[in-house]
Amino acid sequence: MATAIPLKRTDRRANVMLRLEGIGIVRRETDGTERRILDDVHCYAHSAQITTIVGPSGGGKSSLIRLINRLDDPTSGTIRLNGTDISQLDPLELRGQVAMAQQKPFMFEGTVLDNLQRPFNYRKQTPPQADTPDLLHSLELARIPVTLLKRDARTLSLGEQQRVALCRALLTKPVLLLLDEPTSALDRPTADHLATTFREICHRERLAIMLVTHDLRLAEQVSDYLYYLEEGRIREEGEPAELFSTPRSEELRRFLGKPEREGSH
Ligand SMILES: Nc1ncnc2c1ncn2[C@@H]1O[C@H](COP(=O)(O)OP(=O)(O)OP(=O)(O)O)[C@@H](O)[C@H]1O
Repeated sequence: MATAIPLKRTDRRANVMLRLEGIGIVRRETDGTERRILDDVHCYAHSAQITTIVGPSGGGKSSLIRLINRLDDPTSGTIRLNGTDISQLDPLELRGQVAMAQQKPFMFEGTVLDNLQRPFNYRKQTPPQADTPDLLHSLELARIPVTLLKRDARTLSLGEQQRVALCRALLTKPVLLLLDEPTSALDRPTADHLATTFREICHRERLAIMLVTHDLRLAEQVSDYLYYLEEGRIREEGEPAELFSTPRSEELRRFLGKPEREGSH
């Protein structure tokens, strides 16, 4: 499948930006019973790589990614960003380093420029202007034409809004970018175009990107390394070519629609 930047072989020891070790989430149901949403999850994300958590709906992907910018905290396990245990960090400080773009980008009322300035106003920092080099650089990375800055953000197409959300995330100069199903509301050509942008950004900025998706095509297109998550557990991990061509677990074989091995029942 064509991507602008060739995928490279992964060295899992170098440039570790994010470590999730022994992560569990247990939720108490209304009847008092406990439900395990994530169970002993270990995964790692690296600078200049896209690490993807792929798996079926309800498997725990969103629950996992929400832990990384502390929208939730795990019941067990530790998460380290650049060596620091994130439970020791102020969530707002953490979110300055970890940006997130979601399936349905949120656009504030106002122009695209207003939307890009919003995080700075919120943090009482000087917002970039239309001709600020950082802003121009982020626009270029997200492939947004400068002419879009004056448009009413809420009138943009979903694909354009996703790029504005991406640009807004990049402007805060994160070390880690989290992408939660970023293309699932887009048509295929728009999704493919955005996928190419993710790879370019990752490569040019040497940014660590963690993507969660159930979209196999996106996962195969962009990922340097993949974890397959089903029913709260990592069932298999590896580089995309290897994982997709020769899945070892029955869970992944089923997800990929490959025939189960004989004697697996
Ligand atoms: N706040 C919550 N309280 C209780 N259960 C929850 C909560 N959030 C998620 N769950 C449950 O945890 C499980 C995993 O959900 P999660 O949204 O993380 O999966 P997912 O893989 O992201 O699925 P999808 O792709 O459909 O979004 C689901 O069974 C869900 O119902």
